[in-house]
Amino acid sequence: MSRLPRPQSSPDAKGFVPSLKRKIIPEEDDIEEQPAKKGPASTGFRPKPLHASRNATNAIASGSTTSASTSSKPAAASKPAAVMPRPLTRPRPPVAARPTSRGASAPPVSTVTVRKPSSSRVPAALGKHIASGGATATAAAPDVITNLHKRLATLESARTQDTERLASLLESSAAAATSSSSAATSAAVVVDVQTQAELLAAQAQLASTTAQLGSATAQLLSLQTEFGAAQGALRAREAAEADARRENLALKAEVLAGKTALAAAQDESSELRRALAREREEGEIRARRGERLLREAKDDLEECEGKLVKVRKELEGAVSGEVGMQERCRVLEGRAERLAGEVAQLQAEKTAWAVERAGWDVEREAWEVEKRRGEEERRSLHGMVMELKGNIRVFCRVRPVLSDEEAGAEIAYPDAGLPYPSGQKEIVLSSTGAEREWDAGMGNKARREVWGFGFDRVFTPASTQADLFAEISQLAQSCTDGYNVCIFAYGQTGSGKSWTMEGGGTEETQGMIPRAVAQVFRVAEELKDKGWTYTMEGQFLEIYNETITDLLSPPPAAGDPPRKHEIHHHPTTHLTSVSDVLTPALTSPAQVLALLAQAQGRRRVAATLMNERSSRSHSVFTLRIRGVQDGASGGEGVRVGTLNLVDLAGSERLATLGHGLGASVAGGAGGERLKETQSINRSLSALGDVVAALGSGPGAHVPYRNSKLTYLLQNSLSGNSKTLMVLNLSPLAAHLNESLTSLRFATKVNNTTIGTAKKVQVQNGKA
Ligand SMILES: Nc1ncnc2c1ncn2[C@@H]1O[C@H](COP(=O)(O)OP(=O)(O)OP(=O)(O)O)[C@@H](O)[C@H]1O
Repeated sequence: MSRLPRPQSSPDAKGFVPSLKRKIIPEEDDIEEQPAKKGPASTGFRPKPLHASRNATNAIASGSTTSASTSSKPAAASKPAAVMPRPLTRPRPPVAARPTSRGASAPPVSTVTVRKPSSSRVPAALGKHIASGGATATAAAPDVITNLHKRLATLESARTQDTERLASLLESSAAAATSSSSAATSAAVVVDVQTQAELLAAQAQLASTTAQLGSATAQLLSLQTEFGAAQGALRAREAAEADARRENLALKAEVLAGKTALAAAQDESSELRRALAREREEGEIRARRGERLLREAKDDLEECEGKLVKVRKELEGAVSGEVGMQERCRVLEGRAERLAGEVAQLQAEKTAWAVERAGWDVEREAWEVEKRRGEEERRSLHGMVMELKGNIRVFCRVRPVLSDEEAGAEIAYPDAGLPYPSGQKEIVLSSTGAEREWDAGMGNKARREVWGFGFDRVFTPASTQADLFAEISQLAQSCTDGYNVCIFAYGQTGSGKSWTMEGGGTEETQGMIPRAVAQVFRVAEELKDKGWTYTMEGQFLEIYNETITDLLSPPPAAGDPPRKHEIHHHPTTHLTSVSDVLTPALTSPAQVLALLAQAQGRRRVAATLMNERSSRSHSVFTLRIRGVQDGASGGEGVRVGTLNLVDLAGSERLATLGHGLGASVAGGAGGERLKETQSINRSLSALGDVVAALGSGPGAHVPYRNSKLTYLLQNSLSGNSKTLMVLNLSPLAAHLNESLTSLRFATKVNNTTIGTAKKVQVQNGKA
């Protein structure tokens, strides 16, 4: 905002118009409040302020028509009642309104220091607005001009008022001059002087105001000029600013593009850094590997160098030893020549040996033929011997006293030391009288008795399973020749029947059944060389209380009726069969052993007083064998045989059983055992009866049907079969009487001659 020029004060004002020193204040912010100074007011005369002029001045200074804020004096209008009417023609301000003591009671007059106006400040301020961005410059410039116009109007108004007042003062002065009163004249003179002074001051102020008006008008023109220039500059500035904005936008776009490029470059740089790191890492790995390979190569090189040194040394040694080697070569060559001669000689000998061996082979072949013929002859002679001996033979075997048993009976073997077949056939039992303590059947015999018996063979307690089988094997294998064979173990409970027939779990203690089966398989295998092909099948039955059970079949399910097994004898082939029993094909001894173990688990075993593991039933294992010779025709090329291996139930007497059971024998478990024993004894008696009938001669009735056992074994007990009874005896004194009973029964069987065994007749290849 421009400032008005400082008005010139009247040189002779002498404090009458101090208020006129309050110069036009162009801007409020240029006003500095200062303490009141003792000016003309201190003279004791306070001139009447020209309110209109002052207001106009203040309006110019503040840019508005109000001046209250800049004047501390009370307005003249507020004290009209205090103004005394002047006696003169022209009005005077009331005396009371004037201060009586100059400066003492006058309020301090605030003086306003008006800064020196500078015509250059307005354009500079306007230029400053323009230079500061131009946004407010264009808006502020019209305001400045408007204010200037307002101030001009105000000044015009003030000048008009001052002119009017001046005229008023002149009228007052004229009126005062015409006054006639001397006192009033002197007072009017004073007033006139004052009025003249005020008039002068007003004229001066008018002149000043007029001057200010001219100055303001000039300033306005100058400002308008500056404003036009400023507007031009502003438009140029705005154009430049628009250019700058466009340039700024372009630059921002460039910056954005640069940032994008920078980000891409940074990504690429990161990728390159990572690739570099990878390459560096791989390079390090390769370097390490290279170092390792280098080390290994160095080691190898060192090793090679060591070897080279060694080889060089060896080479040097070899070179030095070459002479010796050449000598040795010559020796070896001589030796090779000699060996070549020996080889030639040996070749000649070998040829001679080959010729000789061919002769031996022919001879061996002749021997083989002779051996087979001898075997055939042996078999034939064996059969003849067996037939001459009769078809029932009896062996007697006494088991050893077991570790937990005491008091063995007196048993002697008079011919045990003599060689078989003349010796080893006798057994002698003696009583000492003590036997009565254990055996009620001995009665009151107190005297010593001796009983001697003779059988086909007697085996002492020291005999082994192998010893017994050596005598049985020929009989067992005769089934491969087409005979029916029956081997049964007889004896009281606990005498060793099961041991004899089944034996223990080891090869050494195997009983007659597994050994006989193995023997039959072995012979059948041997006979393959002679063109014989054998097939076998097995059957394992149990007879308990005259009821047959198939030991190879699983027991019937709970609630199912027991199976019924009927015994049939073929009228012409004399082969025996039992209905509804399993007869699996037997292919190996191991399979047979498995079947036997299975069957034994199903046997009824009940505790008795005589032997806790006593078999209370007869078991009959039957092996049927059929051999067919290649190329043979008719019955000569077919052999059909049966091997029955029978483990009879214990043969203890009822008296022994009753003695052992005491009072309970008639009922409960004892009654069951009694029934079992009676059944067993009945069947054993039936066996004795059958043997006795067979010994009675041809045509006698043989009661085979009296028991299931004898009926089942009918074809093996008849005159066409080979039968062996192994009598097992207990060695205990307590069992002496029972042993005597068994010995007598066996003797009866042994003395029975029931004809000669005959092969099973096969007609047209069918047995
Ligand atoms: N020659 C022997 N050598 C060793 N121990 C034997 C011999 N004979 C039998 N024994 C043993 O004597 C005991 C009775 O034998 P075993 O069970 O064979 O009699 P058993 O006549 O079959 O009886 P049961 O009629 O009750 O079946 C068994 O412990 C058996 O091992």
